[in-house]
Amino acid sequence: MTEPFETPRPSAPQEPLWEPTGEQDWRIATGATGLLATFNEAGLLTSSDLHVATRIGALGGEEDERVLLAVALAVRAVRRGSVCLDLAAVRETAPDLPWPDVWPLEGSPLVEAGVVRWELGLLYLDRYHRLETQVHDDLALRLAQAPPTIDEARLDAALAKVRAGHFSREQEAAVAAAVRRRTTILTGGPGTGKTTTVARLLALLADEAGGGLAIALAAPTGKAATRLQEAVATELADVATTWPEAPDLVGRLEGLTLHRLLGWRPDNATRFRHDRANRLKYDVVVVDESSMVELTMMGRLLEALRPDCRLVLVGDPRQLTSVGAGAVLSDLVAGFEGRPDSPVSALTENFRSEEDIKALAAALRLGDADEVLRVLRAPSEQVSFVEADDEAAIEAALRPDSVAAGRAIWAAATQEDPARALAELDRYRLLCAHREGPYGVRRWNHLVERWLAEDPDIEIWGEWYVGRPLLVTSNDYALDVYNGETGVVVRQDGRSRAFVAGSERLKQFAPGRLDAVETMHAMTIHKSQGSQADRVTVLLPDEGSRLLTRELFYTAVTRARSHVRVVGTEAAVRAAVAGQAQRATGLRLRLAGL
Ligand SMILES: Nc1ncnc2c1ncn2[C@@H]1O[C@H](COP(=O)(O)OP(=O)(O)OP(=O)(O)O)[C@@H](O)[C@H]1O
Repeated sequence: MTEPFETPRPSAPQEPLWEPTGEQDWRIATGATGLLATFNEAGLLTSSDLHVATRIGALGGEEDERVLLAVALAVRAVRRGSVCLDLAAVRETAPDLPWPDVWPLEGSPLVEAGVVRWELGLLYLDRYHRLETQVHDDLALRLAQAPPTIDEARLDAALAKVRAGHFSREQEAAVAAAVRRRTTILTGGPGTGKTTTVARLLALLADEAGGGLAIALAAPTGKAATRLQEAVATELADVATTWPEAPDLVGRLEGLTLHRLLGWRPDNATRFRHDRANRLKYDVVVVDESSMVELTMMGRLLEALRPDCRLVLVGDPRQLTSVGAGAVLSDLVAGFEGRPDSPVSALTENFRSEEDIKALAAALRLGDADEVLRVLRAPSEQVSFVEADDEAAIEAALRPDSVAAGRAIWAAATQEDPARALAELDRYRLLCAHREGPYGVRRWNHLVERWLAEDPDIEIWGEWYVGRPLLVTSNDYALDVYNGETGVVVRQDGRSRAFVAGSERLKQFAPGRLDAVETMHAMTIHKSQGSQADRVTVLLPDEGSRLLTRELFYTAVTRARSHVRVVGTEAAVRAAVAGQAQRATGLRLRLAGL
């Protein structure tokens, strides 16, 4: 396997170019000429891409418009989540434009001055080149270290105790390998026992250490960090049933966001208190949901770890990549493929989902659209497919479940029961690919509110109505609420209060104190990463949507524990299976030694 998904990448899809809304469109650069103007007017580059490129050109003494075009395309690539520009591939995205025959980058003063880097056929803005090489070099240093010394007899005895509980061969092999490494990448889809494996690994490491081991359980979002902490604690309790004298770690584990782990600074969004000069104190750092970690954060994390600190990166490389630039986890998995020193252990057996959901996820992994459609259409208690393409049919399909879910949350909220209201939130989720437009979260949130308001019992009035489901959209360290956490507005003593689910307790706020929240009757698939619900409805956009990729569809489907319903058309399903997120990065090539 060379890619997270098992089919070769199709050639880059031709993409819809943006269309100017008029002469005043901000994306049109006034005063641009030549090639840059042509690519701008054609809708491939925006005025800000041009602006950055011409500034860089002016400062670096480069006048060749082909080089400036390449730089503008590199700026665009970063804007869209790539770390660099793959010059060979970008041409395919809009073949009708007047592409230069050659890119005179060798000898360009910009390349000579190191403002941009031209390497492996990829063009980098210097900052991203530095980040990518730093991540690669730090990983290489970690892998080149002598392995930790292990008391093998002690390890064998401990493994025997752990084996007595639920612990598959695959999980045991992953743990046995990880104990012997300073860096481990543990991959697997939802329910494959990653957390189970991490908990057992931690117990074994603590046993080997024979005493205090400083452990950090981190994740990109607060919600994921909380879940990791809870799940590890549950699994450690399970370990104690077969190994009562196992080190007691539960009280010592703290789930924290990567921002908090690294020491968030109010004065600087990209630098942290902990760095190469001020390393983290931890002996073990576990990072869950690593597929969501962008390149910048991975760089900051790697430089802040002590060389002898054990790093365990956990995640599912088939999921959507980070919002920011990079595709670090899938690059690591692909780049280490076949290397004898690969730190990757993959878990494949799914212990949680129902069989038909597993079959759907498996067909998606294989990229087999016919099989995906077969599973979707086969009679099943766990998977269903509503083939609908007109607005009325989609509304009819979504309304009953959305209203029932909203009503259940509202009932608990009016009965002053925040714990139940929050539990109701995890029973059902409506997932959309888009934020805006006919298939977007905003529209569906409004519609569900309108449908609920048609019930004479339910009062939806103002922003903070009782029963409003909430999604926190950014970290607020002062309030102790974090991006990805969920909540509900609940009646308390006749007033509305917002409750957010935290790791140990429900956090309670006067409405209005929380400003970075959205309504969550519907949620984007991007935001749903790291969470699951019992029943999930996935609303697919039309087949022309640029967001429709296999990673997106896979992420959505695997959010469901007991039932997933897909609403859309066969064409949309096929487009999703065929589409793969295209992010240019060089990390994979570097790791593979190319
Ligand atoms: N070997 C096993 N045998 C039986 N059940 C198992 C085994 N390993 C894990 N489980 C159970 O399967 C469920 C999923 O495991 P776990 O939470 O560790 O998976 P995960 O990969 O971390 O999932 P997610 O990423 O979705 O949280 C848990 O209820 C866990 O107790």
